[in-house]
Amino acid sequence: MRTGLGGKSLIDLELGQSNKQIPAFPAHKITTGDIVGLDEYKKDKPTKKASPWSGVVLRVTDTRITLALSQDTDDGLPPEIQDRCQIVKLANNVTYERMIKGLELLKVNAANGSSRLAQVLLGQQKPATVEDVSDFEFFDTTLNDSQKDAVRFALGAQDIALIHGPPGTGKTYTLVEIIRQLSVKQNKKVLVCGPSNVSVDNLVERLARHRMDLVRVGHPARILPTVLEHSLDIITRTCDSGKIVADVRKEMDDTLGKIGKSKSRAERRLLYGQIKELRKDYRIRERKVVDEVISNAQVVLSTLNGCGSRTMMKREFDIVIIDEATQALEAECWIALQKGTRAILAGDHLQLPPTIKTPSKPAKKSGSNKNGLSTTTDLSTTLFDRLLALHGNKIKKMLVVQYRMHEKIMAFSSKELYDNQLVADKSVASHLLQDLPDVTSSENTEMPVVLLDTSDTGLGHEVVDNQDDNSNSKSSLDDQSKANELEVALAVHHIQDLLEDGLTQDQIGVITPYAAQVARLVRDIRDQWPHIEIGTVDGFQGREKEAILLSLVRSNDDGEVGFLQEKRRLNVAMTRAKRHLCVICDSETLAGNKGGGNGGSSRVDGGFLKRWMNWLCEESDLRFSEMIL
Ligand SMILES: Nc1ncnc2c1ncn2[C@@H]1O[C@H](COP(=O)(O)OP(=O)(O)OP(=O)(O)O)[C@@H](O)[C@H]1O
Repeated sequence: MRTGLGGKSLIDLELGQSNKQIPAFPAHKITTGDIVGLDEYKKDKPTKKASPWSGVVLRVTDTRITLALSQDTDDGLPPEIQDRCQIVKLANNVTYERMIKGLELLKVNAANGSSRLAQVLLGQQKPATVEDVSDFEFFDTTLNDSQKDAVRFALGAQDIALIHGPPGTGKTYTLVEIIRQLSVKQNKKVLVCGPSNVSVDNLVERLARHRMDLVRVGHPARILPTVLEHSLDIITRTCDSGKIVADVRKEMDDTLGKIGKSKSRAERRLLYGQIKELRKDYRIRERKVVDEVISNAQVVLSTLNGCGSRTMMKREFDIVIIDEATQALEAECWIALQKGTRAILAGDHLQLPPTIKTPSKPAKKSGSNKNGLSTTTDLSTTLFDRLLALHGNKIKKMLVVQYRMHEKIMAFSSKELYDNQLVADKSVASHLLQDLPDVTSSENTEMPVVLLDTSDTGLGHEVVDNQDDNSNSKSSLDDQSKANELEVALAVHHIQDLLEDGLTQDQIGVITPYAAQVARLVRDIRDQWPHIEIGTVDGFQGREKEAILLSLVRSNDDGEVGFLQEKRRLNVAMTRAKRHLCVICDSETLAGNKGGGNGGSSRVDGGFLKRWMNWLCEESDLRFSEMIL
């Protein structure tokens, strides 16, 4: 045991030594950031009773797991745990509890007269007219016109502004300029949030390049090592007033060391008493330093949930910015939004919303606002969606130049979902695989979109997989995951061709909507090409590769297409590739030409898939499977 972050006790756990070598752990699923219960070791009977000791996993190596204990250990851990223990991964309900608290606070505030921002977000007031703020200089002069327009709009919006960023259009790029303008030029205090640690760290990384006065709040175990130097934990330790705190901490460690060596019970008791006092002192001093650091920082960054932590309690900001807002639950957003008087949300409501494992029923009492727009929501309706329905496009600006895809790859998505407004920047509009260094010209590398069609076989190729499907993309429409061996074989063949043309493995990604298909692709690809990434469409949101192979799996005589009808999933799937998209599918099944399925469910747009299939047959390089294998 030693003292770590925030005066917490850190515990290093290892397996008992044999032959002076610490053995590696057997396979386990405990990872950094998990919450675990720490309990007395029981060989045969796992304890049913919840352990009073728990901690957050700080580090995991082959031979050691380090925990930051959540409880105080003034009297030390009981000897039965110190001697030998077991750890059990616990369900993490902190997120849930913070959302509930956030909503309760909203209720309390409403009773006392909600803030203007809350009223606008709840549809009780109209947003104020956007002020004209064209008289300023941009920090980043490389912003394109739609990005500049979005910056002006966000700076002028008095209540709420939505930045709609279709794939690859520089949403984060634009947010960085907005944050710099607000904090540096206008001297505003800005809270910047995202639904995940990665989304927040991405912004910390980009902002830090501009030497900004920022602090990242959050448990260090969950923060990317590359941005740790901006974390509250490190700043509080290295700033001047933090050095005194560090001295107290050292004293605590020394005392802990003495306890470890002491053989006398009485002495140990005395030392534990000293630790108790030191910890009290440490806490008071540390809280003061934390207050100082957060109050002085112009920009504070945290996950939405992190805004519900004790550190962030009662903090107030001029503006709250939420990146990837279309990936966040509305309840999460409220934790952050109640800390500011203006809000800027960025995201793309035409890509996938947050994963809801058990879809909720829409609220029973459906309502409509003064504008006659529906205000009925369920858990998967994001705040971004709801605000658009409530206040319309006047609170939104869309970014229209994308920096990822060849214009052919982008074309269908732009036409169908973004009113044909997306434009490919000239740096990417016509880029092909053959333009990459060391890649030769071939029928694949000179083609932006290829369709490998299995419909020529006239057979259904999908199989139901009864394996336990843990994929995020599991939905009620597809109770059992599906797989398709013919598509696996076609993918392997296509990869072989691309590699022969000179592509490197890390330039290629293989995605599919079904977890069972991921497993089969991994089975045939991973061993020979370990650096090719394989994953679900849902897991690839926000990512890109030079070449993407997309296996759509569904192939049956009933025309069943399951959750491929969800156009937001298809939109994500078709917009991951930069230079080459290879779609592998049974176009007959997917275009609804087989059986009666694929019709018009009210929840999803079956016509979208059909139109995409027709577009692919017309516009792509069409190849039939029997000609390939
Ligand atoms: N004005 C610009 N000039 C040149 N490159 C740009 C510009 N705006 C964005 N980019 C580039 O476009 C890419 C995407 O930018 P960014 O990551 O900010 O987009 P995003 O919308 O957040 O991405 P995603 O679609 O993954 O959510 C980056 O490589 C970025 O450097």
